[in-house]
Amino acid sequence: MNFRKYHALGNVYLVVSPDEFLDEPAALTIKNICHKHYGVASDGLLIGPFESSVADFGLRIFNPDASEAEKSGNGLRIFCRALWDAGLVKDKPFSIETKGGVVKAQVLEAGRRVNVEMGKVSFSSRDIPVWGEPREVLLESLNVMGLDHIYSAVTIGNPHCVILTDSPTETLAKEFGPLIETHPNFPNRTNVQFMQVIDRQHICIEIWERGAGYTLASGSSSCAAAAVAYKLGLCDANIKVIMPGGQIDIDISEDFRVSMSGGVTRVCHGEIDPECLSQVFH
Ligand SMILES: N[C@H](CCC[C@H](N)C(=O)O)C(=O)O
Repeated sequence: MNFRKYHALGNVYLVVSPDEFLDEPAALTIKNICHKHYGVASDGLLIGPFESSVADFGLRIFNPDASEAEKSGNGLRIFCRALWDAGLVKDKPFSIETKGGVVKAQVLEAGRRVNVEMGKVSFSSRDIPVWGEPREVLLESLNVMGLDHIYSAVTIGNPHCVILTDSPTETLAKEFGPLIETHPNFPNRTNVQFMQVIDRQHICIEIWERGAGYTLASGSSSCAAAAVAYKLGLCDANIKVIMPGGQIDIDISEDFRVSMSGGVTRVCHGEIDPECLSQVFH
């Protein structure tokens, strides 16, 4: 099974053609491919390009736990770069169909940078989803391990829980992230961000991803956290999101359409031996 490995600010994805799968990819196959010890080590798997009736290309996005994500900002930027490397796109904008909707993208700087119009965010409890009465989920309290976390929830196709803090740390993300990810409040689970607002143009986040765990950067998390900061009046519409892996630039329109711009790095390409795909996980 041929693959190409890229990272976007340290958020790693493998890109594999649909032709490499006889039918629906098995969960065990995905878990093995992404596994950091038994496989190629990745924060997710991108399968594409597929034919699409509504966009130039189709893309499926899988987390290392084999759950399928509606959207991935870093995954989309990496997929755009892979299309560019394959000569399937040039410098003009093009569209990609994901489970969470159609996005518009453009490759810049000879593939080193990609812009993606990620779509419109929603703070509606029904869209995200979040349990309880239909409402915008802003500055609510969530009790985890006896601590009340003030959070706002938002979807950009995939769900996000954004918690304001004065000092986001890796420890905070790893301690509370998994508990919030699987909290009954979020029927589809959720990605989690601990966000510090530095000034009106800068935020800093630490990330725990649904189905992937702690990551150094996340594009959809950057969009989500920036949208919350803008919605709460804490930031302007152009926000630089600072993460351990690097920075993503976010622009938010008045109707909350979010655009993201960030780097992509090609790592390697290779062939996965079927022998490693049968490891069983307990
Ligand atoms: N784990 C996420 C998908 C990947 C998000 C992240 N890698 C990004 O760049 O947006 C989810 O299940 O919604």
